[in-house]
Parts: sequence; C-alpha cells; structure tokens
Amino acid sequence: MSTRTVPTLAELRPAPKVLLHDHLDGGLRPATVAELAETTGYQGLPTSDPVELGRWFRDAADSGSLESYLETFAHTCGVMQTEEALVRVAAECAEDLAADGVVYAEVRYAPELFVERGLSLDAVIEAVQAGFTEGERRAAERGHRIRTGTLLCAMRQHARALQIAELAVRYRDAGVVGFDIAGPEAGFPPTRNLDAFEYLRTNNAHFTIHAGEAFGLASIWEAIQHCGAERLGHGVRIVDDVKVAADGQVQLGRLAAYVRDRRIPLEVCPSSNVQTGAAPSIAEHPIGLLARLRFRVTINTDNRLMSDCTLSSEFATLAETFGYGWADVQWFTINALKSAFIDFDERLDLINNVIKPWYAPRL
Ligand SMILES: O=c1[nH]cnc2c1ncn2[C@@H]1O[C@H](CO)[C@@H](O)[C@H]1O
Ligand SMILES: [Zn+2]
Repeated sequence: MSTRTVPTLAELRPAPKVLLHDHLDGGLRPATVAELAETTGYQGLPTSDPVELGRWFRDAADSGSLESYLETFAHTCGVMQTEEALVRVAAECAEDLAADGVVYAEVRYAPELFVERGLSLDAVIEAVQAGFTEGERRAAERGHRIRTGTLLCAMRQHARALQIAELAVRYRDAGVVGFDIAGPEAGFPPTRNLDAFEYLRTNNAHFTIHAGEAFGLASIWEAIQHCGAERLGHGVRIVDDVKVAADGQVQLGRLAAYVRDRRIPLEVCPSSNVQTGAAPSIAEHPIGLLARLRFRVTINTDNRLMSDCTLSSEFATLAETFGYGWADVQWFTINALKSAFIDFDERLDLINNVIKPWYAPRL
C-alpha cells in the first residue's frame, strides 16, 4: 500500500483514467505535424523541426485569449486534409492516450475543417473512425485496453450545426457518441444553433456545449436552459455565481445551485484555461472551489499539443497544487465515467471492473 498522500506523475501514468474533453486536432505529435506537412505539401508551418514546433505550439497558444489560442489550429488542420493523414492522427491519438493510462476517451473534432482538399464529410468521419479502430488494436497489442468514442463538433462561427448534428446521429452506431459546438464563444451564443440541439434531443442523442470558458454565466445558462446540454465544456465561469464571504461561508446563486443539484458535469481543462486566460493560474483555478463544493467536476486535457500536457500531467499538477490524493483521483475518474456518453452497462463495467479494483488498495 502507498503511504504517499499526493501521487506523482510517474505513479499517475499507469492509473486507469477517463478523458471526456480532448480535441483530435489539438493532440497531434509535433513530429507527425512536421511529417504530414512534408507528405501532404502543407507550406504554412513556422518550422519543420519537431522540438521547435512543439515549443512553438505551446508558446503561441499561451496567448491569454481564446481567439488567438485558436489560431494555432490552422496548422494542425492544414496537415489533416487527406484520408491517410486523418487515419494516422486518430490512430496515434488512441495509442498516446492508452500509453498514458486512459481506459476510456471521448475525442472530438469538427469534420467541416477537413474538407479543404475535397474530402466529403462522410469520408472524414470514416477515416477518423478507421484510425481509432487501428489505434485501439495497436494499444491492445501492447497490453493497453482503451475504448474510444468520438464527438462531432460544429464550429460556432460557421452555420452548419444542424448538418453536423445529423451526421452525429447517422454515425452513432459506428463510433460517434455525441455532439458539441466549439470555436470562439464571445459573440456566438449557444442559442444560434438551437435547431441542431432540438434535432439531437428529438433523436435521443447526447451533446455537450463549450460554455463558460471565454464568456460568462449567460452562455452557461443558455447552454443548459435553452439548448439542453447534458455537460458543459469547461463551464468554469459558473464560479461567478458562487459567493464566498470573508468568513468562508459559501452561497450558490440559482444557476450554480441548478448545475450542482442536477449533477451537470463540468469538463474542466486546467492548463488550457490558464493559456486562454479563463483562469489566472492553476493555484487560482476555480477547480479548487468547485471540487470542494462537490460539483460534478471532471479533469481533461483539451489540447495536448497546445498545452504540452497529458491527462496524467494535468492530474499531477492539480495533485501538487491542491494536495489531491488517490481518493480524489478516483472521484474525478468516476465522475467522468458517470458523465460519459456510452451505455450505462459499459460505464458500470468500467467503474466496477477496472477503476475500483485498481484504486482500492491505494485508498
Ligand atoms: O477550448 C476550446 N474552446 C473552444 N474551441 C476550441 C477549444 N479547443 C479547441 N477548439 C476548437 O475546436 C475545434 C475542433 O476540435 C478546433 O479546430 C478548435 O478550433
Ligand atoms: Zn475544448
């Protein structure tokens, strides 16, 4: 039994973990970006040296605003315009997550960003699914069990959400487990896409919405009460509806109480939030308060390339900063599985047969 209360990065890597918020086009290996630029003839990269490229993505994303953070995706999307590239990126994504101890992952991407060279939306989705199947197979060969599902994103600034929602429903028995909207939040409220969310609800389909990252409570309120989001991507600005008095007394506003009472999952991405300015630092990140108040908090990577992180490193940083122990890591992990978009039976199987047995001797 471990006597250490705060697990280290090395101890966290083999721990079975669950990831609900990870962007396919934000998780490429730097060397793959460089190689794909070469083979596909993409000219726009700032450098072709993988080490410098990795550093460039992190520094450029470290920008203090969501809008400039998002500019870096022009390069990853730029090299993902062929079927071969999409298969490779998805396969490596599954392999990398599995090697980091992730046993269940929902990875999201916007199919509409990969049609610049003539691929159809269907071809994009099928290539990505083929890549994940291949990556799961390679991971299994190395003794890593990982189950992946994908979320299709619509970009808030384009007007294609209904079309993408229809694809999410059409491919739901072929690996797609849900839908999301991503991209700039300010000026693009969730209700712009109400038709897509109504279509999804009518079809009993799952969706989450990026809300409460670069914009505040109004965006969260719309996402939940007008659109019917099951989960919130980030959602950290919900703290603006929580008052902490000088004596430590906490008072939740109506929206914060609703989110907590209904157990609406928050897909929190600590490093990404510091880079976009949604949180001033890890130490001052709202996750400390939200987890203490027992909101249904989950821990996520958002963009492993831009934040130079893994799910294990996010956990290690939080454990170091907030003193989290194994019981906390298990709590976040079970929160994530309870909030996953796969069947109840599958979630329960992972909780009871994978997560609990591994953590039990460490609690
Ligand atoms: O934190 C985020 N907030 C909003 N949009 C994001 C974030 N991270 C990535 N994307 C956007 O989602 C698209 C599909 O994966 C990416 O191309 C990027 O533009
Ligand atoms: Zn995101």
